[in-house]
Amino acid sequence: MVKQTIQIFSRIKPTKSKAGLYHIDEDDEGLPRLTFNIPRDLAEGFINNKKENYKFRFQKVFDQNSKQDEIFDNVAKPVIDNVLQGYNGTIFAYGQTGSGKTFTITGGAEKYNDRGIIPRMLSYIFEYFEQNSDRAFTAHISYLEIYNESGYDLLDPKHEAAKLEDLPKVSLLEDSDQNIHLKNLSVHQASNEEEALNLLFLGDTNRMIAETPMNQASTRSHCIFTIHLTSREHGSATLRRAKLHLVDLAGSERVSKTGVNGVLLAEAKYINLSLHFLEQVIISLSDKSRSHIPYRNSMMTSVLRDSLGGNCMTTMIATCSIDKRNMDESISTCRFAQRVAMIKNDVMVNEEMDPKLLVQKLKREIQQLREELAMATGEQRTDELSPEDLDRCEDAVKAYLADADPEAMINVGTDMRKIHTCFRILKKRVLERPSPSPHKPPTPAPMEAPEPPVDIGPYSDTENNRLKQLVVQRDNEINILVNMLKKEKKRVKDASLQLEKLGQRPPSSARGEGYSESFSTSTSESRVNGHVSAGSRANTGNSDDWRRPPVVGDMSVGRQEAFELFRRDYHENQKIEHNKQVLKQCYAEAKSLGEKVNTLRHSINHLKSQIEHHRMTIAMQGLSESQSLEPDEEEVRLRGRMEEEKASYKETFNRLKTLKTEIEHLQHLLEKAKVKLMKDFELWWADQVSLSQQENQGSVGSGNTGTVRNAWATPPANISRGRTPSPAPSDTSQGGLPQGGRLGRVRGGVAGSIATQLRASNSADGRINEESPPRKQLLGSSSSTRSSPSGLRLTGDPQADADIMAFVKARQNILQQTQKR
Ligand SMILES: Nc1ncnc2c1ncn2[C@@H]1O[C@H](COP(=O)(O)OP(=O)(O)OP(=O)(O)O)[C@@H](O)[C@H]1O
Repeated sequence: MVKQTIQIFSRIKPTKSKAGLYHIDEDDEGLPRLTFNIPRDLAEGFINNKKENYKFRFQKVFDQNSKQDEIFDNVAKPVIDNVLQGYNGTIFAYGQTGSGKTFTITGGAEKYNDRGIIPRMLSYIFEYFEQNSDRAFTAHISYLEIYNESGYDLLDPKHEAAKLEDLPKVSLLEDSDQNIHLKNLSVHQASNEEEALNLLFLGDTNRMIAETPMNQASTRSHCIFTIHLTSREHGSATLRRAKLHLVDLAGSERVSKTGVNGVLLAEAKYINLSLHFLEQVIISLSDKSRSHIPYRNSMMTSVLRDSLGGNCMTTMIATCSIDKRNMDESISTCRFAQRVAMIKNDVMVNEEMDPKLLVQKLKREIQQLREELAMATGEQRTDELSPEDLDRCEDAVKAYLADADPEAMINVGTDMRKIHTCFRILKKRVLERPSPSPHKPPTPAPMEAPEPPVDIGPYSDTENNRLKQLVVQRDNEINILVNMLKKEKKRVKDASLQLEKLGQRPPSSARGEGYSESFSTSTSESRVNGHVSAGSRANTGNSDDWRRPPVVGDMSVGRQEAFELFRRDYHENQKIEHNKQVLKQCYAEAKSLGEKVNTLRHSINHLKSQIEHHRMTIAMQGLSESQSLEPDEEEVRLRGRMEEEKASYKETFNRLKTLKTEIEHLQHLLEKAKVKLMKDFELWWADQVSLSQQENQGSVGSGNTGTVRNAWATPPANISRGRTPSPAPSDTSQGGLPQGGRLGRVRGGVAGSIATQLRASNSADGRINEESPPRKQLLGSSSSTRSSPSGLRLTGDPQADADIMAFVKARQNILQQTQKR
């Protein structure tokens, strides 16, 4: 067992703000040091004691310009190397919201080079497996999300559920050795890098899909990606097991700073509570006088029990934002890291015997013990009974059958061999009994008779056959009835579905439909090296469909048009287009590399046959014997060329392999962006529906088409970072944008362009221009409560009416846009 303190690193998030707020140097012992220089105005504020310099020691401090590969090489690689040797490992990122935890652990959503520790770790591990073929490795993956003290399985196929809370919860079980087990958390085998990356991607996508405005996933939940490794040297009975946790904690800022209330406050308290319990565990561990460590207080500390003070090599990355306003949080993060650095873990290689080999070993031991016992008792115990014992069994059965007492028992002790023998004797007796005449019903034997016949075969063969046929007949009847029942059930189910479709059709806004095509990348392009990757599969709509949000179907034309508009001005569209371009270039490069690989392969084969041919020619000339075994000049030349071609082949092939990973990564990024785009559109659309509902009700109630609401001013950028409930109608009663809420935070994009269009149809003072047909059409006539502006009749069902109104609005906007162009 080795004692090892938790390693701490710090990473500074790139920022545009002025330098001078911090610096990195070395302390007297030559250890890297991060110093925060607090400006006077801040020092006198919430940071106590008016101290101006805060110094923290780390294993290494990564400055703003540090790249992902540097972090991986310095922070993750040492841990992974140990995990591959059979030690447990944990890497966790801690820091305030937005300081770069997810970026460090999982990676950025834009570039391949921004891949974080997890995808790089997966590449590294599977490459290691390939290079170390002397051991047999297996890898299993699980992905847990902890939100409000409840665990959810991010790899659960049921994750198509739109809300995290709808999923089955993962619960904690503790065995008698105080080991924690997670019930309902699925573990998936990954045989290669691609499968592992697909699982990571699936978990991340599920996290995004299940994200609701109330649980903006990455910010308010903790995520633990775990890879479980086993390895065994070929022919060895010893198995090594190790697990590596990669933990992305929730934002660590204090509740007071989050400025939230209501549900969000309760949630923030949960997060703070679980981070508080984490802190408690860390304080207890760093205080040697404390014997009780409060792991059980929260799910996260229970799951990470081994990582903190147990059998695990643990590393922490403290992520810091060094803007002036985030200074206090960054200092708290570093303080927390200093405490963590005091924890010592006891680590050891997890080795155990392979269960199969263990059984063999135990069998051998039993045999040895038997032999020892035989020597000690002088009685050789075999599987066979001695003739005396067999006689004793015969007598015991006889006595049993003769005994009139219904409670009588056969007494042969606890030797299983004797018990089995008694059963055999009994069976023999039963089978030997003559069968009674078919016409005479059997007479039960009197209990008093000395040797009563055992009456279990009272029927003749003919009777038996008749009964057997009857049983077959009955079986057939049952089968027919079961089939009829099934058909009936299916009919009822179909009918109720039909009814549901007709009568309770859910509003179209509740279904994300129809726009997958506008995003998809060409399926032919997604074939690299003759292989279709997961990203492309998701686009081609096959067995992976369950992982996507509901798409495709009978989306109305208006909504589809609105979606097109939304997408065009979507704040991340530029990034998406850029990635598509990069992907295209990758495809082109992959194609030409694939061709080059093939050409080189042919050339190598050709050179090989040339060499062989050359040798044969020489042999046929009868010169080979007289010549030395050394290759001649021509062969040397051919071999030299072949070596060059081989080197080029290897290089091209490796590049193609890397490119394949890059392409898959980009496909994943695009797929994620697609999911996000669709989610954002859904939220935006739902907002439009509820706003038009409000407007509709407003116009119905007051008879006034009223003041202008900037109904379309919902910037996608804001939606993507969580929604604020719509402001009360009074917020907008002055005709301006509502203050503080989501609608108030217009940043251009779709919002800007659509809002402009809407304004164009209003009068300058913000009131509806009655002459403006579009607006009039949108809001409907004040006197009509049941018909839409363009004469469309409304249904009276608020949800359906809202859908209709949203459709009209979307259409209106498109028309206006087209007219403008
Ligand atoms: N080192 C970095 N280089 C470039 N961009 C970064 C870096 N660190 C963070 N970012 C960017 O900053 C934003 C916030 O980062 P990220 O989501 O990783 O923060 P976080 O700490 O995980 O926040 P949260 O607590 O909300 O999950 C992202 O857009 C991310 O791409």
